[in-house]
Amino acid sequence: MNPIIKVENLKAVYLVREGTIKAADGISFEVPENSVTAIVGESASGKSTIIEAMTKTLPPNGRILSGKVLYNGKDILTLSNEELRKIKWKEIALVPQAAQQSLNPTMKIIDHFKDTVEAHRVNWSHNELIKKASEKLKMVRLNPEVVLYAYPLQLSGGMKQRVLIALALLMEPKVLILDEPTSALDVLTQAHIIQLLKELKKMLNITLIFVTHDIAVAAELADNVAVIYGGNLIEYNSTFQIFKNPLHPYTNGLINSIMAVNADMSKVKPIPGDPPSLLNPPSGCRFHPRCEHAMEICKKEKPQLIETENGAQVACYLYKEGGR
Ligand SMILES: Nc1ncnc2c1ncn2[C@@H]1O[C@H](COP(=O)(O)OP(=O)(O)OP(=O)(O)O)[C@@H](O)[C@H]1O
Repeated sequence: MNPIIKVENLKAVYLVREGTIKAADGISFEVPENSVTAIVGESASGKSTIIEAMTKTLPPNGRILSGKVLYNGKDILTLSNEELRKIKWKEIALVPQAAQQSLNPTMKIIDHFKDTVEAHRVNWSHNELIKKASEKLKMVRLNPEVVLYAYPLQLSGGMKQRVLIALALLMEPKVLILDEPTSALDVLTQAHIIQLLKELKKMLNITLIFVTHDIAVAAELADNVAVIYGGNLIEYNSTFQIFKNPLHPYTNGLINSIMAVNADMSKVKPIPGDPPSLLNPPSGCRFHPRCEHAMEICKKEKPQLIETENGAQVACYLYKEGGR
């Protein structure tokens, strides 16, 4: 399948008083059109930084040092603000992390839709706006007659998340990026949001990219998984292969740390140690201090992402380019 987005050697940092936080350190991956890609990793591994850099929405102390983000062959990172404004929401829409709190409590949901339309300088009449907003709310299984005229406080967390997805779909983007779409929701509501995203993917032929710290959510929803550790992409493969044959010791650890409902607790193995500091990351492979397979070279040189014989991509000295 053709890649709709191609990320090449993306490096992004945050400038803080103590120095530079190397949060996305040379990330490269491709997103096939009409696929679902999960960006997975522990908290503070750099997942949000990657998608914020990709969409040029980093906070003021964030800097993109290098790289390309090709959307249909065009580098998003080199676009002017005006060109970017044309692409955002109409081509690529982002639902940021904890976006539910970004809904203005003093504004009805209809006004949030109005604001979005105004921000994109679209000339829709009031009736057209109601029609389009209602259509999108129905797509996310909400009743527009109730929700359009409600205030955010009158909606549950799951309903607010659906509203945000409806807002993101308003301009009919080809790519929808969601940062932790299921976190901060109870387990049942999480399952409903996952089901909804699956339905939207089928209904709209849209490309989805989502960030999650929960590899079990990736298993449910994604076609492909990009595993991030300490600001590096350490494995990329189809979801099926990631679970059937995880290559990187960290991916293996993530999968072994999943607690299934009927889990035998003795088989659940948390990954020992703590995630690395991105202010002063470990030399070589950033996972080496926690890795039971670490060799001398892992402490000294950063492993590059290589493609194995089976087409998996992994950054680990246990594997060789084109090897098993
Ligand atoms: N605005 C900022 N200023 C300074 N450091 C930041 C900023 N935003 C994020 N960081 C740091 O950058 C690193 C990567 O953060 P990021 O939010 O990308 O990780 P994440 O994997 O998305 O984590 P989470 O799931 O907790 O959101 C972390 O060390 C984080 O503390």
